[in-house]
Amino acid sequence: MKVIGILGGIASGKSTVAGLFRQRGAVVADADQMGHEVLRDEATKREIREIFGSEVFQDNGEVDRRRLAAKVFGGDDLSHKRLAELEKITHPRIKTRLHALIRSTQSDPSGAPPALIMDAALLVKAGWSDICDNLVFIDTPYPERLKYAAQRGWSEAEFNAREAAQEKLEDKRVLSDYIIRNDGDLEQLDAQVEQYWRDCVLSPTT
Ligand SMILES: CC(C)(COP(=O)(O)OP(=O)(O)OC[C@H]1O[C@@H](n2cnc3c(N)ncnc32)[C@H](O)[C@@H]1O)[C@@H](O)C(=O)NCCC(=O)NCCS
Ligand SMILES: Nc1ncnc2c1ncn2[C@@H]1O[C@H](COP(=O)(O)OP(=O)(O)OP(=O)(O)O)[C@@H](O)[C@H]1O
Repeated sequence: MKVIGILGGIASGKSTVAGLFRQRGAVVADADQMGHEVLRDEATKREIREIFGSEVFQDNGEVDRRRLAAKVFGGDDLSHKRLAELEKITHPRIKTRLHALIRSTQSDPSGAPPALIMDAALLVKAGWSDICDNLVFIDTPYPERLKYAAQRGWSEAEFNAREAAQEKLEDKRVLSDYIIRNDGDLEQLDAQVEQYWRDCVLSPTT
C-alpha cells in the first residue's frame, strides 16, 4: 500500500482529488476532519479553554470553530502566536489519528487498498509528509481558488490569512513528485487522477 500525500494551496481541490482516489478504491485520511474530531475531545477542550477562554465555546460546551478561526487567522503577530498554541494542542493528536488509520488500513484482514491518500493541508509544515511514499501537488490558479473559497463563505482576507499560515506554494510544488493541473472542469481533473492511478499506483515503475 502506497501512502500518497496531496499538496496544494487553499481550496485547490485537494479533498476533491482525494474523493476521486476514494472512488478508485483508496482509503482517505482527512486531516481537517480529524482536527474537528480532536476539538471534541475533552482533554483538548480543557487545554483550549485554558488558553483561549470560554469565548471560543458554544453554549453546548463544544468549540465554536468560527470564533476560534477568527482568533488564530487574524493575520497579525498575536494571531500567529495563538495559532502556534492551538497547533501545539491539536497536531500531536491529529498525528496519532493519522498513524492509527495507516496502521489499521495496512493490517485490514480483508486486504490493504492500493493506496492511502493523506488529505492534509499542513502535511509539510506539520512534518507529516515523512509518512508519505509520494507527494502529488494540485496546481490551481489563484482566481479559481479564491472563487471556490468564496463559495464556502470565506472573504479574500480570510483566505489570505489562512494561506499565509501555510508553507509557500512554491515550496510544496518543489517537494512533490507529480503535478495535477486543476484549471479545467471536474472531468479533466478526473482524467488526470485516472492516469496517475493507472501509471503510479497500480503499475508503478518505482
Ligand atoms: C481554526 C479551526 C478551528 C477553524 O476551523 P474551520 O472549520 O474554519 O476550518 P477547517 O478545520 O475545516 O480547515 C479548513 C482549511 O483551513 C486551513 N487551516 C486549518 N488549520 C490551519 C492551520 N493550522 N494553519 C493554516 N491553515 C489552516 C486549511 O487549508 C484547511 O483545509 C481549525 O482549522 C483548527 O482547529 N485548526 C488547527 C488544527 C489544524 O491544523 N488542522 C488542519 C490539519 S491539516
Ligand atoms: N475543477 C473544478 N471544477 C469545479 N469545482 C471545483 C473544481 N476543483 C475544485 N472545485 C470545488 O472547489 C471547492 C474547494 O475544493 P476542495 O474542498 O477539494 O479544496 P481543498 O484544497 O481540499 O480545500 P482546503 O484548503 O480547505 O483543504 C469545492 O467546493 C470543490 O467542489
